[in-house]
Amino acid sequence: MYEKCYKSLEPLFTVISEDGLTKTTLSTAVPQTIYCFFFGEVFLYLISNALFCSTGDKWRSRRKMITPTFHFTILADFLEVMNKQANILVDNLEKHVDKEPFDCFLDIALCALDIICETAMGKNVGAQNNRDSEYVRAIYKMSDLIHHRQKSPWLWSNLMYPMFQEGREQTRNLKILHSFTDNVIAEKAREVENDTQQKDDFDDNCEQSVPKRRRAFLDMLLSTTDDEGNKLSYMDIREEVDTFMFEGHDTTAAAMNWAIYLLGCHPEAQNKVHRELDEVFGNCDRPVTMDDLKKLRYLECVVKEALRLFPSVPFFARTTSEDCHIRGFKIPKATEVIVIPYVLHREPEIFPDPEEFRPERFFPENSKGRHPYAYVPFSAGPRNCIGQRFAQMEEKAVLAIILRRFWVETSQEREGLGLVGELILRPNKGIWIQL
Ligand code: HEM
Repeated sequence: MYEKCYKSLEPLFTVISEDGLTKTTLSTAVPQTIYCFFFGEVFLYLISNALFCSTGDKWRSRRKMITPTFHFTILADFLEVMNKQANILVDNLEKHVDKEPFDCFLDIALCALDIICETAMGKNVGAQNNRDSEYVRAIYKMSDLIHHRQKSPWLWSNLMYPMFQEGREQTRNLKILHSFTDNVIAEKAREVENDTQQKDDFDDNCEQSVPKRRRAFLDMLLSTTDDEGNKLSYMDIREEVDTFMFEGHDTTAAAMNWAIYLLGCHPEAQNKVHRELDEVFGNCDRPVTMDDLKKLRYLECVVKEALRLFPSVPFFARTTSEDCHIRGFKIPKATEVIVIPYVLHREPEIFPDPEEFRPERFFPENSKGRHPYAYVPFSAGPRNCIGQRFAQMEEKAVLAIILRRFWVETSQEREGLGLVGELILRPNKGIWIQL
């Protein structure tokens, strides 16, 4: 089913059925940017030319340069960070055991922030134990400003925005964020140079090997080159790192919170997760390994089902690059198409009783033959989420560590969540659980 509506003089289509996606947007060979203020331009101040906001050849070249950064072996190194930060989280949550219900949203979000800072920049900002640091406050202030601006048409003009108090606050916070990232990049560039120097020295001595340092996304961005051998400039690198910080933190934080909420509402599903965790870990509190993650199949289905019901990115947009037809409608070139996973994922013919939380839907035998675009929490096609594997790994690792330590309960009704579908789908009233 499609809804046709008009935004000023520009045609705009809403896609809420999976087969509409095949011909139009996600599989298009010429991915176009989100060119609608509502979706993309609010980010332009922060990450003006980064992968997320770029188009055409620029996007293609950037995507090619950045894709190897998310290689399996590199992700495997990040598991150490995920274990460390999730252990800090569970230590912080310990004080709530057998006490009154509490809102866990920020605790989980700060853990996600620590994970992305350390994996993207190689910098431990310690947000979980110092939520009042200038950098952490600036990150959250920017998120608030972006969400507020998105809902306030009078703030949309780039020319006028700096004249409002919000615009001035944005400038102040951006300065904090950019100068932090600039310093980290400069520090990291010096480390890389020292490592190269040390390696040369060690090679000359031929006796010892250089001690191995865990690489961050930033290390790889500093050395990656395009087809002509050009490196990314400092500014390019800063934009990509800032994108990872925003795209890779709010999204996973929301997803983990939703999964915890749903398990708290469904003790029978949580029991299955606990049984699986017992089988894999027994009584041992060793760190989670890549092998363990492969074995946690039921938990994986929980993560998928939570993203079906509460996709962190509830809608996204594309601009069609050529004329096309969907179910008899002509969609002209340059139409803005809005894809709404929140609605797509509730198609009863594909997901019977769509409001029910049933991780078993994602068992291989139950997913066989399902339309590939019926479930798109990470979008699909060439412009899909580059951080998908990272996100799934983080979610499983952190949830496994939480659930190995605690049994989660909640009495919060879905109606009491205060669901807000801004750039990220979040519970306005928090996620209230008991441990
Ligand atoms: C549960 C977690 C996540 C979800 C649900 C998610 C979802 C998405 C979606 C739907 C898109 C397409 C958006 C659009 O086209 O408007 C996207 C793009 C993107 N995501 Fe994610 N994401 C997640 C985590 C991450 C992480 C952890 C990172 C980085 C570390 C990341 C980096 C990106 C980037 C760079 C893009 C732009 C890709 C491009 O335009 O080529 N995401 N994500």
